[in-house]
Amino acid sequence: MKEKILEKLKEVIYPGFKKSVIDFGFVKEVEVSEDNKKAIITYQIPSTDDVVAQKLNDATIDKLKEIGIEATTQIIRPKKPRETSSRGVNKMPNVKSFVMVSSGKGGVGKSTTAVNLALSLAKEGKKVGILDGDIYGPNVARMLGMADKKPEVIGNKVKPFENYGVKFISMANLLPEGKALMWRGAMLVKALQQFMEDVDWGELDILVIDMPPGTGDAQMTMAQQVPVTAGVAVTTPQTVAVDDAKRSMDMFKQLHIPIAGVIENMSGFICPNCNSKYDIFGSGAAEKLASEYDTKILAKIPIEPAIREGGDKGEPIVVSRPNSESAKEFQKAAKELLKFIDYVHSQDLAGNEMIQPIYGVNGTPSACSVNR
Ligand SMILES: Nc1ncnc2c1ncn2[C@@H]1O[C@H](COP(=O)(O)OP(=O)(O)OP(=O)(O)O)[C@@H](O)[C@H]1O
Repeated sequence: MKEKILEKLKEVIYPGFKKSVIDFGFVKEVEVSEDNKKAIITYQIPSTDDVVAQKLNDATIDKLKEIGIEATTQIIRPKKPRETSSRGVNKMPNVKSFVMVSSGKGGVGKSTTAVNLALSLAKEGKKVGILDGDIYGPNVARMLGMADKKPEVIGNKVKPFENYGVKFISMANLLPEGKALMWRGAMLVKALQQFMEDVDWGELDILVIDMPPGTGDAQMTMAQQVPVTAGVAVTTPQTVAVDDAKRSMDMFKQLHIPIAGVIENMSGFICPNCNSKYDIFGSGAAEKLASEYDTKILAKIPIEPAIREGGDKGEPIVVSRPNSESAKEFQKAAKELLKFIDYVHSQDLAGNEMIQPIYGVNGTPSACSVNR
C-alpha cells in the first residue's frame, strides 16, 4: 500500500510549481494504518506560507481519496522570520546583490534580457557578473561572443570569462558543443552549486542570474543558497505568455524574493522604413500582470532584428547599437533596478532564512500540522 500511495503522491504538485512533492523530495514519511484505509503523510517543505501548506494538505487529501485512502498530513516548515535570528544562507558573500531573471516559458527573450540588463548595469558603473543558470540550454556565452572559449582553472577555482566588462560562467563553455544535457535534478543542483562556490568571481556589486524557463529545482536551489535581492520576470505581450509569467511571479513570492518588476520583450515592432509601431503580439497584458503583483514594468523592448543578430553574433544590442530604442529601454530598466536594489537593502528585505530546508535556529525541525 505504501508504494501505491507514493505512486499517487507523484500527482500532488507542489503549490506554485510544476513538479510533484515526490520530485522535490518533500515526502519524509508515509504511515499507513493496519486496515490500509488511512495514512499520515509527513512533508518537509521550504515555505513558511500557511496558504502553501493548506493547498498541499488539500491536494494530498483529494488525490489519496481517489485510491480509497483517508489522508492526514503533517507539514514540517521552516520557522517564521521573527523566530529566526539570522538572515539565512549566502554562499557568495563577496557579491552584494543578486538579480534573478526568470520567465514562465522558453523563447521569450530571457537570456537576451539578462545579458543586456547586466551590460547596462555595468554601464552604470557597477561590477557585474552573469551566472548562466540555464544549465540545459545555456545561451549566455554565445550572446557574449565567447561560446568557443574553454575555462582556465587556477588552484581549485575556475576563472570566470569576461567580455564587454562583465564576468560570466556558462555550461556552454564546459561541455562539448551541442551535447544534449539529460541530467537529473540532483546534477543540475550540483552544477549550480559549483557555479556559486568553485568560480573565482572576486568582489561583485551585482550577480545577474539567468534562470532556466519555468519554475523548478534551479530556482529553489539558487534562492536557498544566496539571498536574492530582486526578481525580474520576462514576458512577451501575448495573454498566454503573460499567464505563464504569473507562475514566475508566484514563484518569486513563494521564495520570498522581492519583485523588482516585469520586462516586456517583443513589445511591438517598429518598422525600419516608416517608423510606425505595430503591436504584433498585442498590448496591455503585462501592465495588468505588473499591477496584479503590485510591481511595475521596468522596460518594454521592441522586436528589433538587430537584437537577434546581436545575440547570434555575440554582440548584444546595448554594445552594438547603444542609441537604439531597445538599448535605451535596457538602460532605463537598469536604472530602475538599481533604485529597487537600494530600497531592498535599505529595508533589509533580502533574506532566505524562510526557505531554508528544515531546521530552525536551535537545529530542531519546526513542525506544523495542517489538518482538515
Ligand atoms: N526583442 C527582440 N527582438 C528580436 N529578436 C529577439 C528579441 N528578444 C529575443 N530575440 C531573439 O529570440 C531568440 C530567443 O531569445 P532568448 O534566447 O533570449 O530567449 P530565452 O527566453 O532565454 O529562451 P530559452 O530560455 O528558452 O533558451 C533569440 O534568437 C534572440 O536573439
